[in-house]
Amino acid sequence: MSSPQAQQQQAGTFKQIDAAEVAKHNQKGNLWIVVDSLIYDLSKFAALHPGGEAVLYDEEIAGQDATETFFGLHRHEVLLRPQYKRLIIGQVAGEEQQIIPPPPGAPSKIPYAEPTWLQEKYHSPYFQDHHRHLQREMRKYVDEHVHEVAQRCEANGKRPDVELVQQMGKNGINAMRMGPGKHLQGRKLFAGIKPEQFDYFCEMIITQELVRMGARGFGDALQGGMVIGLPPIMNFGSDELKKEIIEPVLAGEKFICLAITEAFAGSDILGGLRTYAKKSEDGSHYIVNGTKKWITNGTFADYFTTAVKTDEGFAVLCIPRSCGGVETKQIKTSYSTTAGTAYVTFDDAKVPAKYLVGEEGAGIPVILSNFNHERWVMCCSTIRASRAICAQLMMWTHQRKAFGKPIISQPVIRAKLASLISQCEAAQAWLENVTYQMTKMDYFTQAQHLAGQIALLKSWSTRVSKDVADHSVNILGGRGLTQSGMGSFVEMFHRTYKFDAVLGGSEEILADLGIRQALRNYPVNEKL
Ligand code: HEM
Repeated sequence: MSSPQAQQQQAGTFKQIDAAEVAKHNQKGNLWIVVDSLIYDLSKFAALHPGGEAVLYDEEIAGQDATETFFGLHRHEVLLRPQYKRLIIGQVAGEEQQIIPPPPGAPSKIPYAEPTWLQEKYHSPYFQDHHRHLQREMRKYVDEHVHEVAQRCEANGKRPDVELVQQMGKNGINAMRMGPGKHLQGRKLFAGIKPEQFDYFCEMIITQELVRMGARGFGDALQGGMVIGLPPIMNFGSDELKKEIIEPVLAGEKFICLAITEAFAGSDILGGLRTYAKKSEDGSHYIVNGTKKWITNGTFADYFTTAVKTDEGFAVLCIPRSCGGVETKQIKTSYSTTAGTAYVTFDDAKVPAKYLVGEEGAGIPVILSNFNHERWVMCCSTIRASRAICAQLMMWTHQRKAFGKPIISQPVIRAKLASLISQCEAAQAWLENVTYQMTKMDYFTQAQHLAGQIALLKSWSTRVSKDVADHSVNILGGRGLTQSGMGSFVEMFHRTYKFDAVLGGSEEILADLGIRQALRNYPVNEKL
């Protein structure tokens, strides 16, 4: 069956013009060029062309077919922008468009762009029909509803459109991002997935499909705070607290964030934490003083799931902004301000005692309980993002020519791709194995047996991203350092891959945790 574009063409949507006629329009004020059979009238646009006017009057470009040159210099999406589509005046008679973007939701045909379970002819023991259905629907949803908002917010730094978050609440995606559990019971889920079908592979699919939008700051902006800030309430909150907070947050009516790190305490939360909550004599409230730093979604959060010290020891308070004494200031980081990364100050914030999450003095398990899940989510994202960059490299090296040949014809480029792709394949395979173990272990067993594995996987995955980021910039050259144009995705990845290496526990701390966990089970009587 022919594509919609080909059908339009057959229906005569584009005026058919002979190549000889096109060739006559080859000068200033009267300039046509051909890209992929379509004729663009650049007579007026030439003066506005971001790549300059002069390049367009070259004798091999003006009035000629410039397809190959065009794709060596521009992303395909340039041609899909409405302002440039309007420049099309016809089609070269007898020619057909060849370069048709895949329809929304379609799998990529670029080698290694998809994990093996999504590649034709490959099999997987882990993924069933409902996983495949969810993946297709989620990709379509992201392409059609999220991609445009993501690119816009990443660029303008504004918080995500509340309408999008609420739509994701209505269709069940927000609840699904919280993983399998009781909160899904009786809920209508996205793509018709039944609550009892929903497992960690489903959650992995949702996370990995969202990552493909290639907007790192927006990735965290879009309910990153909920993914890490809501679990303590779900797992340890009183019924009253759950009732007040969970549904409004899942519906996108209220926003929440996790406020643990401070300028005084990063990975050493227990040793360095200074935010202090003093209980009132009558026990009715706490007075909280202190600061929190690098708090994702903090600038627009309504609730702050906050680690504090009390006279009884550590505790977690879910502090509503509305209680007063809470100020947030935007921190500018290497990714977009859309993520709402905040410096938070609590200045005599009067927090009713009902906002205590769990027991006073027993805050440590509340804080630690979600770390494995949070780190696993980060593995899902960072591994998928690295693969997406490999796909960009495949395309770039295939269409970019140097010394008269595509650069993929050079062995050194193929060797780099081989190394990066192998690392991505290995990381995804390890991730799928860990995910499978998670589907078989309850939360407590996971904490006992998977914390080390997940820590090592995260630590190693971000080492993989480092290699991907480093080599991809070398391969794209200056474009890998430029925020617009062909290397824009690579530039963003290189600028932001470190977030996953630092957030949720830094690489070195996690690598160490992986080994320390293993040593706990060391068989004392085994000798070399
Ligand atoms: C339909 C026709 C064209 C349109 C709409 C167009 C549009 C653009 C746009 C939007 C950019 C900014 C960078 C980007 O977003 O990728 C750009 C850059 C550029 N364009 Fe074009 N262009 C067209 C044709 C051409 C042709 C035929 C040439 C051939 C010489 C050319 C040469 C360049 C160059 C050299 C740059 C700078 C690339 C860079 O800095 O990496 N353009 N063009």
